[in-house]
This record gives sequence, structure tokens and C-alpha cells, in this order.
Amino acid sequence: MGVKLGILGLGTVGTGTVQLLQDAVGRHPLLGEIEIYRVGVRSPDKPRAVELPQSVITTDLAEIVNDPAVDIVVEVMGGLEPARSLLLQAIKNGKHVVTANKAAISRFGAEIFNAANEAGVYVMLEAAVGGGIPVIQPLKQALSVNRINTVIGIVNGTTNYILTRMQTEGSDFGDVLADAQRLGYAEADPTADVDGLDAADKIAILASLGFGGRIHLQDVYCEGIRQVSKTDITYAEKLGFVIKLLAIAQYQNNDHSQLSVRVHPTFVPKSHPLASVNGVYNAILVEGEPIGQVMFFGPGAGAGATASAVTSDILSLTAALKSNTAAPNPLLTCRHEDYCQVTPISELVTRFYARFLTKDHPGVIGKLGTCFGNHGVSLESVVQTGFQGALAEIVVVTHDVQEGNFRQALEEIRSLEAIDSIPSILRVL
Ligand SMILES: NC(=O)C1=CN([C@@H]2O[C@H](COP(=O)(O)OP(=O)(O)OC[C@H]3O[C@@H](n4cnc5c(N)ncnc54)[C@H](OP(=O)(O)O)[C@@H]3O)[C@@H](O)[C@H]2O)C=CC1
Ligand SMILES: N[C@@H](CC=O)C(=O)O
Ligand code: NA
Repeated sequence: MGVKLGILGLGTVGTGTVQLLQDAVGRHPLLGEIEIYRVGVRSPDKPRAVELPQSVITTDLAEIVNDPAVDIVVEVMGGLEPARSLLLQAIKNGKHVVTANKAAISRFGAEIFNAANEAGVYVMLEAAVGGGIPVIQPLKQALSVNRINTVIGIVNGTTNYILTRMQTEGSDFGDVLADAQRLGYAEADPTADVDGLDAADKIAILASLGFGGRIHLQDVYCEGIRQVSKTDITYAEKLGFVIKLLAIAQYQNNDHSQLSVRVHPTFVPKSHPLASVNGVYNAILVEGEPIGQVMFFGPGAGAGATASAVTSDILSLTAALKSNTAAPNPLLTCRHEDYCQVTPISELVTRFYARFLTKDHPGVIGKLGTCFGNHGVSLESVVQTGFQGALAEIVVVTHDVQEGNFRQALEEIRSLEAIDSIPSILRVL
């Protein structure tokens, strides 16, 4: 007997998934056993890129998760509610679940996974991080024998696409964002992409898998790309860097009591493997013992890529249903009960890039140096390249410094009469 899917949502990802399932020839033979049984949408009369019998489509999503005939619920509708309630209801009804919804998992993961463990069903989420890149399954299975000490990646396709085009074409932020929306990369509300919130959801999920405990989303430090200007992109280029929105989960100095989880635009040295990841591509670099470094690279958003991840989860569940064993597979379930202790951003040790606009007074660079020195911040380079109107532009890159000390130095610098403004402060990898 076929495995019956109830799909919630027929937008970018839902449509891609249906297209893949309807075109099964040459793919895994088990796909032939999967039936698209019900599909839930908001607007049934919307023109669709896929053909489905009218009887399959419904606007009553509760009916899908409560239908005893449905084996697997595929949640590709997005948003927090009603997605959360529908997922929980499906689980309560004993259905396995596939979701691409990192926003719901990063916020309600504990509730959802506890319910799933209690009901003896699986929650699969390969599409939730890195789009089509297989990264959840490797962290849960193949890499889980390693002690992980770093997960660092470019995990938002929209912002990587925007930064790449700003860098290569000098394009304006707004125009490029509109293109990312048209291409189906951006979230329904692109604020989640641009302000780093989508990447924060994703690194919370990856950190949880890599570091053996749940993550409170509010512990993830998050900055987006709104403040990244063409001027900073040009300085980065001159200094041998590119600017990337990085999501990082890492033990500081190999100290397991110091887990830092954060998202921010970052100066990445051009020689670093993440520096050449451009456009909608994502990459996740995992460092563990004994394996060393492993990097996952591929398309991080878009219909086909994300459908590949969703359908691979559907396939794994189909195989589990077919194998008919009662005991849950411990490699597919969530084993976490406790939360990780996350170190505050003020304790981060990193390098910084800062750009200052100053009055053209003699001795300004010396005064900056004194303020930094007062707080133990040592400078790697100081450059004064030009003027913005009547104001001189000074750029500094520091050596490693504790963030709290750096911020205190900036406070002192802000109070200097010669300082007009500090338009940019970015961390350096
Ligand atoms: N787009 C991408 O590249 C990626 C997206 N994701 C995630 O996948 C999920 C889906 O994203 P995406 O496909 O882009 O989103 P879309 O906005 O394109 O599609 C959402 C779909 O869900 C339906 N829907 C939404 N809310 C309701 C509701 N309350 N009742 C009934 N139907 C509803 C919509 O119906 P209708 O069509 O009638 O409006 C639409 O078909 C999100 O969680 C997203 O974060 C993950 C990886 C990549
Ligand atoms: N909006 C997201 C979609 C995939 O998760 C992105 O741009 O990466
Ligand atoms: Na993935």
C-alpha cells in the first residue's frame, strides 16, 4: 500500500516538492510508493505551476492533520501559527512530520520534539537549514561520533545573494532584495532574512545538533546586513576581505564552558573557504575531533533545491514505514533534554573593523590609539584614505580583543570632540 502525504502549503517549496514527486522516473524507486493525498492552501483559486486533482486541494488544514489515512504530514506553509498547532496535532495523531520551518523549530522545538518522542513519531527537518544541502542528517548521523567544536556557515541565501551582488555589481540593496523575492529565496516577510533572524533560527538548530543540547533562541546574538554599506564593501576589498553574513556556533579557545552562538556580518579573509561562497549558495564548515574540517556547500534556497531536502526526508520516513519495525530509530529521534549554556557576546574574543568619520584635526589618530590602549585594545592596522565631505575617514582593524573592552573603548572615542560618527563596526574572522 502507498504512503499517503498530507502537504500543508503549495508555495515555492510545496510546489517544488510536488513537481519532484510527480516526476519520479530515474530517482529512488521508493518514490513510486508515495501518494500526494491532500494538499492544504490558503487560496484554492490561485493559479499553480503544478496540476493536482481538485479533490486533493483543501483550505481546511486541520482536516489534513486529523485524517486517519494520512501517514506523513509535510509542513511547508511557514510562519509560527497555525504551523505550530498543526504540527503538534499531526504528531498527537501519530503522524510522522517533515518540516522546512526553521522559525517554528527554533522557537517551539522542545515542545514539538517532546511531543514526537512521546507519540513515537519522527520530525524531519533537512530543508530547514541550508536548503538543499544535506547538513542536518550528517550532523545527526555520520558526524555524531565526533566532538564538534565549531559550526560556522553562510546559511541565508537571500542575504548572501544581496551581499554578492552589492560586491560584484555595486548594486543597491533594495533592488537586489526585490530580485531575491522574485526568485523565491526570501521569506514571506524578508525582514527575517535581512535582519539575520532566519540565520539565527538556523544556527540555533545546527548548534543544538552539534553541541548536544537545546538552544534558547534569545541566547543567539543577532545582527543583520542593513548597516553594511558600499563603502565598507570597498574597504573590505582593499584590506583583503569580503563581507559575509556568518552564523557561528563555537567553543571559544576550546573551552567547553564557553559556547558562543551568533549571527553577524563579518570581514572574511579572501583566502578562507567561506569567502568564495557567492549568490544563493550556502556553506557550512564543521570542525570536530577526530575528523577535522568538513564543509558542506550547495544551494541554500529556491524551489528545486529545497524540494530535494524535503523529499529526502519523505523518502527516509517512507523507508521507516515500510521497514515496519516498532522500535524508534535513535539516529532519527531528538535526544536532547537540557539546554546549552551560551556565553554572552560581551565575552566574545574577536578582531574588529571600525570606520570613523572625524573632523580633520591634527592628532586624531593618536587620540584614537590612546582610547583603544586605555582598554587593552591593540591595533593591527590604521588607515586614513580619504574624506567624506569635510570629514576625514579613518579605518582600523584590531587584534583579538574581548568585545566588552572594545565597546568600552568605543564609548570613550565617541566622547572625543574630534569624532563625528562611527558608521560601521564589523567583526573580523
Ligand atoms: N523558499 C525557500 O527557498 C525556502 C523556504 N523554506 C521554508 O519553507 C517554508 C515555506 O516557504 P515558501 O514555500 O517559500 O513559502 P510560500 O509563501 O511560497 O508558500 C506558503 C504556502 O503555504 C500556504 N499557507 C500559508 N499560510 C497558510 C494558512 N494559514 N492556511 C493555508 N495555507 C497557508 C500558502 O497558500 P497559498 O498558496 O494559497 O497562498 C502557500 O501555498 C517556510 O517555513 C520557509 O522558511 C526553507 C528553505 C528554503
Ligand atoms: N529565506 C531563506 C530560505 C531558506 O531557508 C534564505 O534566503 O536562505
Ligand atoms: Na538542508
